[in-house]
Order: sequence, then C-alpha cells, then structure tokens
Amino acid sequence: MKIGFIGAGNMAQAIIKGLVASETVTGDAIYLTTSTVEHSQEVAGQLGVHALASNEELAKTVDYLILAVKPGVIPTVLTDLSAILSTKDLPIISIAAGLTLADLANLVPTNPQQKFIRVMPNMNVTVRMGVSAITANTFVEEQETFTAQTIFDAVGSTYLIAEKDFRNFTSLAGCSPAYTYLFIDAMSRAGVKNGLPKALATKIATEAVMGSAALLSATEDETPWDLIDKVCSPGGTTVAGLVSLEEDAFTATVIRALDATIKRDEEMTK
Ligand SMILES: NC(=O)C1=CN([C@@H]2O[C@H](COP(=O)(O)OP(=O)(O)OC[C@H]3O[C@@H](n4cnc5c(N)ncnc54)[C@H](O)[C@@H]3O)[C@@H](O)[C@H]2O)C=CC1
Ligand SMILES: O=C(O)[C@@H]1CCC=N1
Repeated sequence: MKIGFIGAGNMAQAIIKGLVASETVTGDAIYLTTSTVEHSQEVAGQLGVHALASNEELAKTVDYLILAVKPGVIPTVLTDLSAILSTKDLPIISIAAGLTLADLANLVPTNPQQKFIRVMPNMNVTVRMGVSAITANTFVEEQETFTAQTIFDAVGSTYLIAEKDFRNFTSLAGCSPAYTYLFIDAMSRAGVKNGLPKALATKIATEAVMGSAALLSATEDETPWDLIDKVCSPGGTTVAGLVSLEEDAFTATVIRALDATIKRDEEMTK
C-alpha cells in the first residue's frame, strides 16, 4: 500500500515518523509533496521517504492520499486534482480542522462519489501516543475506513466517532497538547522563580505530568477527583495550591478555552 502526503509540515512529519517507527509501512511506501520541490526533497531525505514533483503525480502514484496542508490551502489542492479524481478511485484522508466531509465533497464536483475520510489526530502521533478521531462519508468502504484506522492506530489510539462530535474531539485532543505544554511551562517557571534552573524544572514538571497521566490511565475505576483526594494531605501543601487554583477559576478557565476552540472551528467551517 502506497500512502501519499500532500503537505509535510508539523503533522505530516509527525505521522510519518510514527508510522515508520511502528513498522506498519516502510519509508519506501510513503510519498510526499510540499509547496516547493526543493523543500519536498529536503524533508523526504530527512524522513527516508520519497518526494514527488507535483500533487497530481502524487495522486496518480498512491493508494491513499492524506491532505496535511493548512485548511485554507485545501480548495486549491483539490481543484488541481479534479481531473485525476474523476477517473481514479482514490480514498482521501483529510486531517484539516474546520472542514467537514460535505465541505470536502463540494470541492470535488468532478466526482460526486469521491471517498473522503476525516481524521483529527494530535501531535502526539510523533511518539506513537496520538489520539485520533475518524469518520467517513457514505462512499468509503468499511475496509477503507479500517485501513485509515490502521494507519492512525500505528501512531496511537483511534476513535470512530460521529462527525457532529469532531469539534468537541478537536478541543479535547487535537489542540490540548498545546494547553498541556502551557501548563508544564507554567509549572516550570514556578520552579525557576523558586530557584531551579529552567531545563531541570521543565524536565521535572514534564515527568510529573507524564506520570500523572499514566497513573490516571492505569486506574480502572478512579476518577481524576479520586486521585486528587489521594494527593491532598489534610491541612497539607497540595490542598493549599488546589484552593488557590480554583480561586483563580482554573476549571472554568480551561472549559472556556476549549469552548473557544469549538467556536473557532465553527467559524472556520462557515
Ligand atoms: N499541528 C497540529 O497539531 C494539528 C494540525 N492539524 C491539521 O493538520 C493540517 C496541517 O497542519 P500543520 O502540519 O500544523 O501545518 P504546517 O504549516 O506545519 O504544514 C503545512 C505543509 O503544507 C505544505 N504546503 C503548502 N501548500 C502546499 C501545496 N499547494 N501543495 C503541497 N503542500 C503544500 C507546506 O509546505 C507544509 O509542508 C492543518 O489542516 C491542521 O488543521 C490537525 C491536528 C493537529
Ligand atoms: O490549531 C489548529 O487549528 C490545529 C487543529 C488541531 C491542532 N492544531
């Protein structure tokens, strides 16, 4: 199976690295294009995959096509592929935020039965701990959805969800690595304020967050609040910090931030 990536920036590179590391496909089965041939060759060389000269050539070559360009670039890319898509049965996977299956279908008027699969991954695919949502239009066969799932299972976990839940999923998984890094960095700055070197403080905060997530993930029937209670010694240090966080509306602030991502996704769809 040959997989093609149109666009090879943050996300495509993360997926390719994870896919190759998982040995689901070899670098030899992966093809990419970027905005210039020189850049494509440079990135492909770094990743050990093939660069092709144009998006048209890529679409002719591969069995599955992954659109990994910014959402605003997708209309141009699909218009350029219109002729090929009218003759070739080529499932297209889009990872773009804010573009629905219906939006994508409207961009390929030459093939009213064009197969589109929508995936919302996150950056953690780089270390094969991504969380990806998958949905497909009615023209996609079960086996093809399964193949898309296999690609993203190789770089983390996948959830087949209804398209109506994509925005919610994007806020919880697609965007949240950025918020988690912000939290880690904030803790690390506190460490610096109180005398530790930045690199050491960041390493400690990162490992603390990683271990906390691993513990929560490993517990079968405990909620985050059950674990919070276990960390808070009566009259101790943690509860003092917890009260301070909630005085500053930590939970409400996070919910407001995720609501903002959903609102932005809605705006991008219009
Ligand atoms: N960055 C993230 O954490 C996530 C991003 N996404 C989605 O992934 C997509 C890509 O995002 P990033 O990788 O962050 O963007 P990026 O800006 O890092 O990469 C975009 C790539 O597209 C290439 N490109 C631009 N025009 C092109 C054209 N006409 N033909 C071929 N290649 C072209 C650029 O050279 C670059 O390699 C977006 O649609 C975004 O919504 C989805 C989930 C997470
Ligand atoms: O910021 C964005 O729009 C993309 C989608 C999810 C993560 N990054």
